[in-house]
Amino acid sequence: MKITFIGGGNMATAIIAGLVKQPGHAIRVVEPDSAKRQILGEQYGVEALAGLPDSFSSDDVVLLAVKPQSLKEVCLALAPRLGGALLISIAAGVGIEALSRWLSGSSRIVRVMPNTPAMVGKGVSGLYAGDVLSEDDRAAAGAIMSAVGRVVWLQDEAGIDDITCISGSGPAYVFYFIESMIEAAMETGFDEAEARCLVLATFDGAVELARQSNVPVATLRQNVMSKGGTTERAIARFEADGVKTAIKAGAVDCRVRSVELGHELSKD
Ligand SMILES: NC(=O)C1=CN([C@@H]2O[C@H](COP(=O)(O)OP(=O)(O)OC[C@H]3O[C@@H](n4cnc5c(N)ncnc54)[C@H](O)[C@@H]3O)[C@@H](O)[C@H]2O)C=CC1
Ligand SMILES: O=C(O)[C@@H]1CCC=N1
Repeated sequence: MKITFIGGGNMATAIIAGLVKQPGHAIRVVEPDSAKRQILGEQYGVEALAGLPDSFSSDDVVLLAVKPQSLKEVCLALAPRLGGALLISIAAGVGIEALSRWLSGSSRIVRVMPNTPAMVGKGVSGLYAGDVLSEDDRAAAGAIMSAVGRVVWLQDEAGIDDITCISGSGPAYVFYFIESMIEAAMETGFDEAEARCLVLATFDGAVELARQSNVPVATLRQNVMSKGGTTERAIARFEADGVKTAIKAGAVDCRVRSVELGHELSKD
């Protein structure tokens, strides 16, 4: 497949890093920042361009990976060059209706909400396309994203907002928890390398145990909590401080922001 990324930042780099491990893709990236172009060329062997190619054809896949705030400007510049290419947008918030409008009515559009673990082949991507998209185009978008992790097709476009606040933004929530645990370990006296090693091994083991168990995650937690023991004291503090409530509220706020971004940026 011929895939041109527009924007070579964090998320594009994560997808490219995963994709280049598979043979058979011709990958280009358009990125105005020369330092990023150099890294993308040197580390991943992709062709890195400073500006948009003059034209695309219907065999091309164009993957929009710029910030939502740059999307309109980029789409307006792309519109006369698109040549019927399949367009994939990974931007949060902005819907197919606005993308199509900015792309002079193109309807070969898929929205994808990926996440950065794509970089190590463990991404999760939510995909949505309207009924007008052909089966071949669905298969092409699905193949690109399944090269870097799991793919979930969503029934309606609001599902993109739903998945954004779980798996799209979710790695940041997990990294926040990991950061907090590393700080706690260092405050108890471990050096940074030891703290990192202990905490990552704990996450790794806990996730693997949850994956392999067929009991609820809450039961796995209770299995660690001896009555009158140490863990019980820690979880009591989390509950008293509203940690679970805050995590759920954060996810709700994240979804609200996704919808808000769409409204803010799609008006004209
Ligand atoms: N970072 C993440 O975990 C995720 C990001 N996304 C979406 O991916 C998109 C990109 O996000 P990030 O990679 O985090 O941002 P980023 O800021 O790291 O990357 C955006 C890149 O676009 C480049 N750029 C700016 N104007 C451009 C133009 N006119 N033509 C070509 N490139 C241009 C910038 O130089 C930058 O390297 C956003 O729309 C975001 O909503 C979606 C899922 C997860
Ligand atoms: O924070 C953001 O807006 C993007 C979308 C999902 C993850 N990062």
